Amino acid sequence: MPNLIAVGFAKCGTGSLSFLDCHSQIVFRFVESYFFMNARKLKNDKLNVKNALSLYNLPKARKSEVLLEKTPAYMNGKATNLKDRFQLMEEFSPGVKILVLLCDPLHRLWSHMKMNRKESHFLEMANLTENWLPEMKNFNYKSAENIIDLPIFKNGEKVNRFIPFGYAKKVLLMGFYYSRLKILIETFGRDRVLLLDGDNLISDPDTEFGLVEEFVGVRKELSFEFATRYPYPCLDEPVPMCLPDTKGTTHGTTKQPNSTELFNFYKKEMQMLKSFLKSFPNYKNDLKRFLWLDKYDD
Ligand SMILES: Nc1ncnc2c1ncn2[C@@H]1O[C@H](COP(=O)(O)OS(=O)(=O)O)[C@@H](OP(=O)(O)O)[C@H]1O
Repeated sequence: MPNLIAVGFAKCGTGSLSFLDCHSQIVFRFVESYFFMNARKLKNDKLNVKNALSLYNLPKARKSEVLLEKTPAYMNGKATNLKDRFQLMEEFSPGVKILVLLCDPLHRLWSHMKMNRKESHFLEMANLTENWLPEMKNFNYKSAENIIDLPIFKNGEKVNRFIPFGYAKKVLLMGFYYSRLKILIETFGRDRVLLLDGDNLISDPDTEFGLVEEFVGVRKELSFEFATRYPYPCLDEPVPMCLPDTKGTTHGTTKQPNSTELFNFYKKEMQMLKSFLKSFPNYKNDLKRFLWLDKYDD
């Protein structure tokens, strides 16, 4: 069973965890397993660790190695599903450590929209801001126990050829990091969760990956360089490696979501996230981490 699971958030740089596979003490397979997605079914099927392993497409690792699995979708879903899923992780892999990547929710959203376009889905800014955000006006953060469970959209209604309301809701709410993180911490505690800054992963990968090495107790081996042929950092040591071209698609673009409605939609959530993060040991190793959160201050 994995002793390290990266649970999200999608589009915040989870793919760059592939660099960890180049570490001599870490084993990782790029393919996402989705193993814990249907926690209830796994429970009902009364799977034990031995027969679960035959369904879990994990690579083999020695006891002395760190076995990492990443599935960003683990952070998606209703609060009750998240609770079940995290509890099951703990049951199957007691003491498991968790990695969470956070990034500016507007950048996350833009990256997601670009990905959907490539897959010929149709999720347009105009739809988000003009049609869907007004539906969220009645948000009352103070009264909402679990914001991610609120029925914000009318379920199932087709807005255009490809994207139903439910999907747009899902993509928008993926940026509600605080509500989801809170549930995660309730299961694993602060000390077993490492928060990585998806933006800093690009500007200062040595710091972010250094934190991972420290967190899982392996040697400091990884170091990065900015190659001229590629706009993102590439691994330099112990072996040279860049991510494939499918990553880094929003680099240099000016067309990011720049709407006041969207900004306001995420503002309160980001403020709550910021106060929450202050209680994490590695929140700010230096002042350069999580800088994107500052723009949501009052
Ligand atoms: N080293 C390096 N190389 C390339 N890209 C990098 C790197 N580090 C972080 N990123 C950022 O990762 C973004 C993609 O996020 P994910 O890998 O989490 O996407 S996914 O959820 O797995 O689809 C990707 O977003 P896009 O630019 O929208 O593709 C990048 O901003």
